[in-house]
Amino acid sequence: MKAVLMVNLGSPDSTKTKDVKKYLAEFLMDERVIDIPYVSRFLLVKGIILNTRPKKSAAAYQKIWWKEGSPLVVISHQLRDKVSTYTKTPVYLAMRYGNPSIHSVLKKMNTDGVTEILLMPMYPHYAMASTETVEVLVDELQKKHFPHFKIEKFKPFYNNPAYIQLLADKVKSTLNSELQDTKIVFSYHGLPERQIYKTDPTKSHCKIDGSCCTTPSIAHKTCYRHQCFETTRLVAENLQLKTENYTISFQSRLGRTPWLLPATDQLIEELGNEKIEKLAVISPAFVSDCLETLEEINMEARQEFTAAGGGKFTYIPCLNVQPAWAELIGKWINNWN
Ligand SMILES: C=CC1=C(C)c2cc3[nH]c(cc4nc(cc5[nH]c(cc1n2)c(C)c5CCC(=O)O)C(CCC(=O)O)=C4C)c(C)c3C=C
Ligand SMILES: [Fe+2]
Repeated sequence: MKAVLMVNLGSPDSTKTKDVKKYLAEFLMDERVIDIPYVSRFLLVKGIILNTRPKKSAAAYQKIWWKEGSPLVVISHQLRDKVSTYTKTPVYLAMRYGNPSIHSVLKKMNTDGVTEILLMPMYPHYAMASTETVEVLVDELQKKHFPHFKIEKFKPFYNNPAYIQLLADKVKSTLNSELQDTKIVFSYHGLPERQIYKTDPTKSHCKIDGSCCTTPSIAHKTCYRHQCFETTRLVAENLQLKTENYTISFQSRLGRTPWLLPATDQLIEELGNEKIEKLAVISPAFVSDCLETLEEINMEARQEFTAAGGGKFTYIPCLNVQPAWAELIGKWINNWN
């Protein structure tokens, strides 16, 4: 029997510091997230980060938590249910970190008689810390526990025309008549620069300069930065935005190593200082709203912008559970069958 496995990032089980600590330990000990040798990672994560961050992150989660649970997890379950109405193929959902774990869901799929799986990491853009870590874990689990599974991997959809259209529609329906006089920031989750170099199969193309991401290369298949630029370019083209009316930035930096620039928080403060009258932020690296959008953008960035003297701030929500998005995923699944 054929079935789909949708995978999103996952959240802590609750906003209690101990649950956040458990979640962060699993997340940050992933060698594709903090990609340094095991001993250094262990010392950094267990010896430093987990001493202070869980309390801070728990407070942030408390600000955005719903009565049903983490927005990311709740939305992902609702999306799975909605997608199931557009396809006869059974759709399962797992989280890369936390619950329901990928291993537990693969076990359930096995018990249910599934033999062929379409693996759908719910990330539009390829990164070691998103698509790759899901694919690698599923490969490892398959090899160890489910060698009879046939697994196909759904590719990042950062430039899929129907996905771009949905993003453009979302911007339009949020901003309405203010679309052309609003400055739009496309804010993507950040990455350490070295992860861009690591995923370059040519080992020479990516330079993180003004031109590598727009010079055609095989490297773009796995280049997060190129893919973020492309999503931005295509949405801007669809909406016929003036060049000066949109820009790109990268959020959620962790640690002291160089991360992709410009940083969203700095950029938004600068735009506030410039007294920009209307600013909108969209975060296309996430398909569902989560801590990084609801707290970091819609609360923190909004506050920074207005405190610096900026005018109206609009947060453009993720695609979440909107019917057209569920329908599109359903179409992708039906094309696989
Ligand atoms: C686009 C997908 C994501 C990439 C790539 C990514 C890289 C990445 N993240 C961290 C560290 C943290 N991220 C945190 C939260 C978080 N990250 C993503 C997505 C990507 N991360 C999402 C959807 C979320 C929100 C989860 C939720 O429950 O809502 C956190 C936890 C929160 C906090 O303490 O700030 C950390 C830590 C690194 C180091 C990294 C790249 C290498
Ligand atoms: Fe993250």
